[in-house]
Amino acid sequence: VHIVGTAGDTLPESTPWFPRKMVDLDTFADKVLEMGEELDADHPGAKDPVYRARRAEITKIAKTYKTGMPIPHIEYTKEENETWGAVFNKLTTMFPSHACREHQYVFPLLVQNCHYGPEAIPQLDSVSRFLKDCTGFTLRPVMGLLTSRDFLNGLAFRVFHSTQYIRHHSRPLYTPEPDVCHELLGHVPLFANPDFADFSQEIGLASLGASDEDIERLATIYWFTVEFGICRQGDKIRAYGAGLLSSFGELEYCLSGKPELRPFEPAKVAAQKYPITEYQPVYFVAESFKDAQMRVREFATSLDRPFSVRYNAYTESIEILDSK
Ligand SMILES: Cc1ccnc(-n2c(S)nc3sc(C)c(C)c3c2=O)c1
Ligand SMILES: [Fe+3]
Repeated sequence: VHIVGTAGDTLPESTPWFPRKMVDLDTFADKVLEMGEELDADHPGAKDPVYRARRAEITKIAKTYKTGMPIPHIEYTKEENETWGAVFNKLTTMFPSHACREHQYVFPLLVQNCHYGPEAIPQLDSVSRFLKDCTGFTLRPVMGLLTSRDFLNGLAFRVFHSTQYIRHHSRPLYTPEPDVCHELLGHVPLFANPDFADFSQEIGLASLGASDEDIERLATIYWFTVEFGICRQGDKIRAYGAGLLSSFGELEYCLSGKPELRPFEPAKVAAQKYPITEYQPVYFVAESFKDAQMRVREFATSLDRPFSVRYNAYTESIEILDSK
């Protein structure tokens, strides 16, 4: 194994830029697709100037964030905390029967360590420090929608880009986009699990310097696992995808027997089309996070990237391995 980057080695010209060390993630801030205040016409808050101003205020705070800083504290309003409380109370009734065991194991620890409860929205900084202790994952506040490339690249560093705003109070059980309820109830509990953390980082490592076509394949694999994944646990199937764990309706639907369930095979998943505005017609079932990680690692060797990478946790940086 030869570490590229020493003695003048260079990567092929056509290699898309990718972050080599943690601080490089700061460059994503200038590239965000939209600042998150342009809401789609059908967004419940589209006609609410107070809500739009609040979104702009929270995303502006996120824009000031730099690697190494504590995540800014957000003073949530009474109404925002009530919206959170409605979502929290509704979803937690379903976790014992629908959430995977890893989610159920860590949830009480989040209540204890990060003040998870219906009264108030937990602060991202407290949650990020908890995750760091569990698996080395940290959160970064994001001010809008990152490209799939940037978002997946972050996972290579065990960084999850998280929203800090909350959905509109008029429809507490619906959101057309990720919001802090989705992140805290869906994503965060799983990132506290070592095997799931390894699996997620595997996708991130495969995305570094990948072609646009391969980024789309990896984003689809992300979609059917981290967002909408189902796993086998003993003789039962349970949800581990954040999009399921944070959506009352879809959490019930995904295990109802109505959707088609297929085994998790990355090559097939990568080619699967998915709607993001209604429930999925098909879900993929992972045998375990370890098994899913090994399948993704094997799939990654079939991508057309002429080098491979390794994460150096001591220096929080990427090493390029010239597998020749
Ligand atoms: C790969 C990638 C890059 C950026 N954001 C995402 N992403 C995530 S993590 N969660 C959600 S929940 C929801 C309703 C949407 C639309 C959505 C989303 O888009 C995924
Ligand atoms: Fe998500």
